[in-house]
Amino acid sequence: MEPILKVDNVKLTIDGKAILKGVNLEVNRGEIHAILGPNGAGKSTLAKLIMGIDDLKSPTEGEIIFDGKVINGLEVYERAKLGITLAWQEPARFEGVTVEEYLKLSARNNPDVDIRKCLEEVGLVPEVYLKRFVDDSLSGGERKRVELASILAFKPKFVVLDEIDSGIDFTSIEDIQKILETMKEEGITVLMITHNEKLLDVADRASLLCGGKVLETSDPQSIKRKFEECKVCDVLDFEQKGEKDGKGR
Ligand SMILES: Nc1ncnc2c1ncn2[C@@H]1O[C@H](COP(=O)(O)OP(=O)(O)OP(=O)(O)O)[C@@H](O)[C@H]1O
Repeated sequence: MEPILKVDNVKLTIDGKAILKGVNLEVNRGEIHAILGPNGAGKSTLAKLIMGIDDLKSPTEGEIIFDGKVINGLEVYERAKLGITLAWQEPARFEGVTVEEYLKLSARNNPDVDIRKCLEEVGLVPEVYLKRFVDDSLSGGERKRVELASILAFKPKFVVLDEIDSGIDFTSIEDIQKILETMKEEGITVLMITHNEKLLDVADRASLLCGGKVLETSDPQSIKRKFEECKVCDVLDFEQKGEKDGKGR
């Protein structure tokens, strides 16, 4: 099956510093794919390049192919039209916009979507939250849930979740697991950056990004073990070892 996202030998250099050094990654249609890697490995930079945000629209070299189309150089809204969306560690605030308005806007192309159900899916009681504003009056965790509800309402083909579990308390991780499973059932392909073990449990596959390269893609538990090795050894040693094994290219 053709992957929905293909990152083909992507290199990115900023101010003379090589941040991504030839990333190869394939995300299959309909899967939950986790990205693990140490701090500074390039995970968020890769997520930004896929989204085209923060002036990162094109890699220095290589191609990002979404649904068979090269998306290098495309604006964020053009990518959104193709069905790519994202949620960040720090969710958005929209002053003066109610949760109801925000979700209706997200669901504008999906008349069959019930926004109350989307809120329930993320563990928020519609009667309590629909008239609230999407601003600082909501807690960080509540805004994160509203953002996840907006993804369920928008139903993109593909979503990038960058450390969606940050700021979510331990007891709520199971809710996030369920939300991820709901996204999968809705046919949304998920690429998530996370180190959370419980979220890895719901991933179909995972990739280890280390030193600006994907060293390996495999089942989440083996990638987690590799990541533990990566954390304790020198990144360069690990990179060379990966190359010697014929991986990570
Ligand atoms: N605009 C930029 N200019 C210079 N260096 C940058 C820029 N953006 C990112 N970097 C550097 O690139 C490297 C990768 O950063 P990135 O945020 O992608 O890592 P990460 O894997 O997401 O890390 P973390 O787990 O800490 O969030 C870091 O060394 C960072 O300082």
